Amino acid sequence: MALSLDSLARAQFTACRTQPNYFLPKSSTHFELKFNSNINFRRRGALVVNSNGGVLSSIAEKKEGSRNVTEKKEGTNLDNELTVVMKFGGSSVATAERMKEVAALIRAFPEERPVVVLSAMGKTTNKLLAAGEKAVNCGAFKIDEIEELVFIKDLHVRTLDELGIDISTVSGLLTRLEQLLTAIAMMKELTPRSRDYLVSFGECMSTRIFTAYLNKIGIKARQYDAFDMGIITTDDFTNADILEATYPAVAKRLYEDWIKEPAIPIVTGFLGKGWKLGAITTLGRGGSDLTATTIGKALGLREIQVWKDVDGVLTCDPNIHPAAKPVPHLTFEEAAELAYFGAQVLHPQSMKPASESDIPVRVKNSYNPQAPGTIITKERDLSKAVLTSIVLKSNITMLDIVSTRMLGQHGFLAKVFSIFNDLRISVDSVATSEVSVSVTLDPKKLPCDDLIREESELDHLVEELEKIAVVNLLQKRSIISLIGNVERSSLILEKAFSVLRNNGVNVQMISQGASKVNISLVVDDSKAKQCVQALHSAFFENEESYFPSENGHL
Ligand SMILES: Nc1ncnc2c1ncn2[C@@H]1O[C@H](COP(=O)(O)OP(=O)(O)O)[C@@H](O)[C@H]1O
Ligand SMILES: N[C@@H](CC(=O)OP(=O)(O)O)C(=O)O
Repeated sequence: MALSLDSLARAQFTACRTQPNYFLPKSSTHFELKFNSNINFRRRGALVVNSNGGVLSSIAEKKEGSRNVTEKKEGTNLDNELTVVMKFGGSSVATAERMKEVAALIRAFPEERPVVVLSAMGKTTNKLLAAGEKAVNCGAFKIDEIEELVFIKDLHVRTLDELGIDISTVSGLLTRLEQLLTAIAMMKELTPRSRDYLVSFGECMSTRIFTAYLNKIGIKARQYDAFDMGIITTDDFTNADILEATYPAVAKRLYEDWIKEPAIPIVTGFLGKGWKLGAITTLGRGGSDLTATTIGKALGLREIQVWKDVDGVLTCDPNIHPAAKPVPHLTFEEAAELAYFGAQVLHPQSMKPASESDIPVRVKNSYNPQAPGTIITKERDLSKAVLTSIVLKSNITMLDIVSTRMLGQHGFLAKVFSIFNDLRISVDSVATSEVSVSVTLDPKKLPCDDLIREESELDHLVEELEKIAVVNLLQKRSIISLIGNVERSSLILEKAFSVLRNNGVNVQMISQGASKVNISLVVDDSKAKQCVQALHSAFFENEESYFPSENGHL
């Protein structure tokens, strides 16, 4: 039977979306997939699939009210199906001009049928948050004087005007935004739930504008609000997690609409719907990357592209060191570690759906589409790799916890971590000996949302730990993470320590993750940027003088 692995995968993909009960060879080149309705699909029937996984014909019985309706289709071919996700961040859609360029980019790949995920225009999310904070104190009659609200209105109205689109596309949303800010002003309170609702206006507006523009220039597009499309999350406002139910729900919605009438889906990034409360949630700052990989996994697409304003993932943050250069290839593990340890370029959770479904992620520059970007896959050739990237996370807190009991006392670490667990505080890096443990934590991730409560949360943590240990709290520290091939950790450490010594910097903690791609060094905040610059020069700018000969010696 002539069925390649690739086409089998495609056929099985068809099958899984239609909940098949049978998967039968019909002839030497054709297969029949029979499926039964489930509660959601409310239909049953069969597809005849050719050896390329293309659907040659389908017959389906659907329930419409109490009636059974039979639908027959000939020649619907999966070759016309959605192929990639293209996510464009705020910087890529910051102005009308940028939106035109993104539309041109979509046009430039006629062989792709993308699902497009958009963030809010430019810095809209920050402006919305600032407007919300101001509304709490300014009084309901002064809402229209809030500078950030004026800016947001201007930006969106001007963009519509420049794209030649009717203002009605977002006027309803702008009115509701003003009403929401008035309500916040009256309540004198901005809760995490209302904060998520507030920031959702950014993505709701950008996607509506862009969809209208694509349709205007003759590219059929359909707008989706993620929270009405099946992106289902926990109810953790401002930092919700995607739930498994999302995948079939999103696949069903996009697939069914596409079959009815193909149109490029334009989806709001960053947003979801809390499963218990049914309210709008957000996935944490930069969460549109996660929306993109989630949709990629839900549809089993060929590739997930995240389009940014840099030439890919770089060897360090270009704002810290302008000599940063693109990293051509990363593994999911490296990218996840890099994001988790603070590289703003990718959302910390965004690699998970991509790696679970083994879909390559490509990071590209929408300002420079010719640049090859970074490709992120399950594996890569690490034989020549030493260091991949340097990541800085500033303003972290370090705790030195030394047991007050005798050496060899068991249960010390368990007690320490049960205190963290009880207080719902997560730690980033850990270094231990038998009687002491040093940990770092990000004060911004403490389960509280203002500085005063942050301090009291830390005091409480120290009080609890002091019941079993002597505790030294060290604030204003930075973690420098060296992401690379930890099989060559001796080489990395030798060089790193010599650079730091030359710069007069003492390392206060070192931790090498079990994931084997990351070595973390803790230094004083005040010296951290200088260290990253020096390390970058040593590892990436003077490779000749630095990198080892075949046998790994310097
Ligand atoms: N290692 C890194 N590689 C690339 N960009 C980085 C890195 N660290 C920090 N950045 C910053 O991340 C920005 C891109 O991320 P982000 O602003 O979230 O993009 P977008 O909004 O377009 O999705 C870059 O402009 C750059 O300033
Ligand atoms: N607009 C949201 C979500 C997002 O992903 O944005 P960006 O892609 O511009 O980082 C934010 O600013 O957090």
